Amino acid sequence: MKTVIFQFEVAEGNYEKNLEKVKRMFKEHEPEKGSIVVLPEMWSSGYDLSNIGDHAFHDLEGVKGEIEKLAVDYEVNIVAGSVPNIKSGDDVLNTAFVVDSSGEFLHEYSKIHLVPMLKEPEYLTGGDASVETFNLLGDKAGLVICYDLRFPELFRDLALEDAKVIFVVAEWPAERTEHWLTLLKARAIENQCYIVGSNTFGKQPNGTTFAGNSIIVNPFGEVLAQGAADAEEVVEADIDLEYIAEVREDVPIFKSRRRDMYKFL
Ligand SMILES: NC(=O)CCC(=O)C(=O)O
Repeated sequence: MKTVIFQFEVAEGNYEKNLEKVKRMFKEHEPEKGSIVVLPEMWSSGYDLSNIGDHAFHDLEGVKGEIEKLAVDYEVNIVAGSVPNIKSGDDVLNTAFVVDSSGEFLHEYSKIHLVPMLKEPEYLTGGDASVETFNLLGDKAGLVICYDLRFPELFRDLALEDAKVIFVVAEWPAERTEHWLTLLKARAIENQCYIVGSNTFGKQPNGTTFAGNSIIVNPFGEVLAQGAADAEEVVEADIDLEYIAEVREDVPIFKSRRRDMYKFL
């Protein structure tokens, strides 16, 4: 399973430019057929929150078709990061979605934990559907968004539902880079699954600088590939799902769990 993260700088409030960038990266890097290409959080508009209603799609209309076309043209699966999205009324959600290489829509998830440090709760509405696994290339996978990384319960739920790979799409600020790297590795080690963290980089007009450092971590916590803090890059690695069983046999945490002893699980 080849996994390919497109790490790029998001142009705030400029969907056309961001879409062109994604298309250019496909053209220049032509990912291997059958691979999984991963985009970052809010890649279509960035955190232009005061105008977020103008940037929002209606039930992903428009952007879904663009991503499906890329998936079919390049014969790849796409974890399409997230975009602002309106489901009903004026509420804007932060919605991530996935399509496969035949252009079939596989999954969507709207961020349930809104991040106060970036003022998301003032402008966005949290999703109200819990995380669910989805089938990707014959195995189960999970998808969460940025701040969700700080909630290990989500990852445990997904791992207990047999997610072999969990994608974390993000716009994670540089001032908390150590949290990003440490938590991604911890989530991989404690759930003994692959974690794929896709992030943006660059300074936004509001002064926030994003951390880059997109990363692919294996179930033993080892880094298979990592991007730079401040460069456009393709970060890629082969993922061997059979290695998960090996790690779980050596360190059998799922067999050692004492559910009867935990108050909140
Ligand atoms: N976009 C985000 O959710 C950023 C999360 C963040 O800044 C943090 O958890 O720290």
